[in-house]
Amino acid sequence: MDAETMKNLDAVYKKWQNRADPAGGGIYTAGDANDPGRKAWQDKFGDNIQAPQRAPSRFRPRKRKNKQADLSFQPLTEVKFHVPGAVIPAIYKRRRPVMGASCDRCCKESKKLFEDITPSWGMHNILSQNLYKKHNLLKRSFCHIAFVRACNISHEYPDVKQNVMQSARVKTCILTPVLQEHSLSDQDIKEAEKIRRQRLTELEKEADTIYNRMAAVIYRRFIRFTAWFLFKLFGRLLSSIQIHNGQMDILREASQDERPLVFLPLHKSHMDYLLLTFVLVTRDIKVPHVAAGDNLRIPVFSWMLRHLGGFFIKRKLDHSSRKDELYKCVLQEYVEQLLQNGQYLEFYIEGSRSRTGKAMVPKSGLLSLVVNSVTEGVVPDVNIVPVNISYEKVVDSGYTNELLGEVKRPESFWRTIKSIWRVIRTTYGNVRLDFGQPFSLQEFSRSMDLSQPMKDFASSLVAKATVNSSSRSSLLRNYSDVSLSDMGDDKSFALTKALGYHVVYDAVNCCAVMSTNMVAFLLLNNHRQGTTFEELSASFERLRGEIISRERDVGFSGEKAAIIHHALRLLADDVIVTEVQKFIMEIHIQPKLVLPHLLNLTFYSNQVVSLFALDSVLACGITAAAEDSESYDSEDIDGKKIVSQKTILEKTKQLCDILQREFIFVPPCISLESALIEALDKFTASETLKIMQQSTAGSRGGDWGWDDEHDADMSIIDVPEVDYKLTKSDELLTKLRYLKSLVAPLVESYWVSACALRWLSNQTFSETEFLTALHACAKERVQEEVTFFPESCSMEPLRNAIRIFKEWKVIQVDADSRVSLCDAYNDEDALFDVIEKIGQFKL
Ligand SMILES: O=P(O)(O)OC[C@H](O)CO
Repeated sequence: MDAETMKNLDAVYKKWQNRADPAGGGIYTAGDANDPGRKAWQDKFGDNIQAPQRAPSRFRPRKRKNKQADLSFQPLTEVKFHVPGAVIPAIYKRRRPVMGASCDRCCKESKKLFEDITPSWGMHNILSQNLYKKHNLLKRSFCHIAFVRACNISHEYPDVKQNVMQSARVKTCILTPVLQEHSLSDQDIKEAEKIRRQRLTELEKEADTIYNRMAAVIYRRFIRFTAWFLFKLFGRLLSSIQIHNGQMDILREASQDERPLVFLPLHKSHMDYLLLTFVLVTRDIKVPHVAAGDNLRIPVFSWMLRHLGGFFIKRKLDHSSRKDELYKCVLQEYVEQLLQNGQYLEFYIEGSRSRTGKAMVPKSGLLSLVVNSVTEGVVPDVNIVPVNISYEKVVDSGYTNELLGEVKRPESFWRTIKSIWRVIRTTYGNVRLDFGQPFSLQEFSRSMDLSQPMKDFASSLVAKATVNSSSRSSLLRNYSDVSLSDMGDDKSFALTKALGYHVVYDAVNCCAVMSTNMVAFLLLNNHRQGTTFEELSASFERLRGEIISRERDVGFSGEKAAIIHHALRLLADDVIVTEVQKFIMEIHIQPKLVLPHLLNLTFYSNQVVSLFALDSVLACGITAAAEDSESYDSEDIDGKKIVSQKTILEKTKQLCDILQREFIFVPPCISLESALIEALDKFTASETLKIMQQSTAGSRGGDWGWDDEHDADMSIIDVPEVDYKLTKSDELLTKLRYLKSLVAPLVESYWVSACALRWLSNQTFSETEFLTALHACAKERVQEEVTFFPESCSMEPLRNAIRIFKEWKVIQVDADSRVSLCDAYNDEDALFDVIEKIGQFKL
């Protein structure tokens, strides 16, 4: 961390505090009963002030100046990096919205199950052990031991090895190749029999080895010990671990159900594994078996993970040959056996940690195992739980290096030790876990059969997969017309995909926005050239209002200035804080607009960008429609541009198609068009667009009269033709441009990638060469300052752009991984169309 920035930040903040209105609660000292901030807080929330950010413990940092200080109030200056006390505690008594309600269209029955529960509304900090406040000294001193001893970890974790190895599936998988490879007719019967036995023994051993390397062996005592250890560790690293009591009530109720829970969290950090297990232990919920990549099978740590429920899987399977057949078979059987035995599972469906802070499109491998178990009737049903973990600061390092083109360094024992050493010497603010409402997979599957958008979604996916994979024989079937239950294998495939997309969408929508997300977002998008503390505070307040109006929660509360100060300290490496002498002394805050700092800020900002993604693409669609000379025929007498809804929707859908790997704009049960039409209302309400005429010519229904049952099926109703006038108000146009700018760095990355396609006109590249050259070109643009958005050279969108071009059949990759243009695009004009298709959305 830049020492000067830190010094400035503290100095200017103290000065600012002295100027601040004391009634705002920003100024206080430890244990000061007259502290106005405390008083204001007490007036607001009563005497029952709770929750220090870090658990009271004799293991707390020793350099405490005032050991007698009221632990519910921490002084700002107490320890280095200390969090201002007002940032978090106020939330505990406040009603906070319960996010994560399950989908009204897909999971009505599951939703009803939880309707009778009146969820608590407050937040709880797991690290706070206030319940021991009134106990004797011994219990207070050893509150974590006392707490962990009281946790119920008596759940059963049966060993399923025998069942897996003796299962018909595994036995058949072992026998089939033996019988095929060594046919008795070919050789002497005795000799063949001997070879068969040898081969059988070999394969049995292989299956045994696969199982032993994969399976978890949960030790309950170790779980208890780890929970205690994590209290100490997290107490040192984090200010709080917040959970919503209402969500936990629902989760606990679901854990009483006989259907196993399958937790599907978004993956942002290696800490996710520990945090989720830790939270569940402290709430007396059975710990899940957690799928971890075999990159984490490192000495000592893998032993620990395995005994906490981790099982290790290969990250890539060979589907082309039979090499991994036995592996897949053991894995499928293992997952089935766990579910049949009522064990809970935890998968990270994105497959990898998000380097950009945005959710990634789901991978289907592990999820398909669960879906198959249910669709094949081996397991009656499971409850799916989307989860999101929001960090103020992630502990993982190296994300920005990877986005700048460095190859990820594989995990190793020493590297892990080094990382732990680095991590424990700093603090990471607050963490919040949000659990979506559990919903039944069977119900989701039934809903899929009834919903037209889901059928369309399934149809497009199956068509894509069939075109991309020669192994899928049912080429180009149109599933819109058939019941999904007739689809057989394809039904499982489509169900897995739809479920994955829905879960990621749900998890993103139940994520609390943290202070660092907001500050990074504001600095990158509202105050890129820097701003004063006062202006930042005003924008912060407006953004908070906007987030809450979108039925999302923020992961903090308390005095605004303290929150911003806290966020700036966590982002101190990436911002410059200075004092500027104008008429009065002003605090000036500026983001570091250079790499890698920009990428780091983008990581935190992206959480908020996702929230505005649909509005942002719509703003791009509106502007592109207005600028497209073919799409508006005239200007009215005021000279306002006239754009048709049809053109706006067309343009916006094009952009959604381009950015389909960056955002999941709508869940699979809603048609994109209906969501866009709904979002357009905001633009008409603000008068950015004014409705000119609404004719029903050509529409089937003649009015907007769909009933409730079909409100999700707007795609089957023709949309009335609507024309809009685009506002001429500078203020509204600036807002439109602002919304457009939110996705501008991404659009720029895709545009640069499209331009690079021209290199393929006369030559081929290997996939890696092409990506490296593209990345070098994007970085050169940054160095030469020909782009407003240096973050556009991030590796991730460039990689995604190449995937999209493959999907569009602009490029193809042959068996030797060489990239070339597809025939239809091997000409300048066709390539120009691709470039233009993306370029029209540039800022
Ligand atoms: O691809 P990575 O490095 O994000 O790996 C993340 C997973 O947790 C590995 O199991």
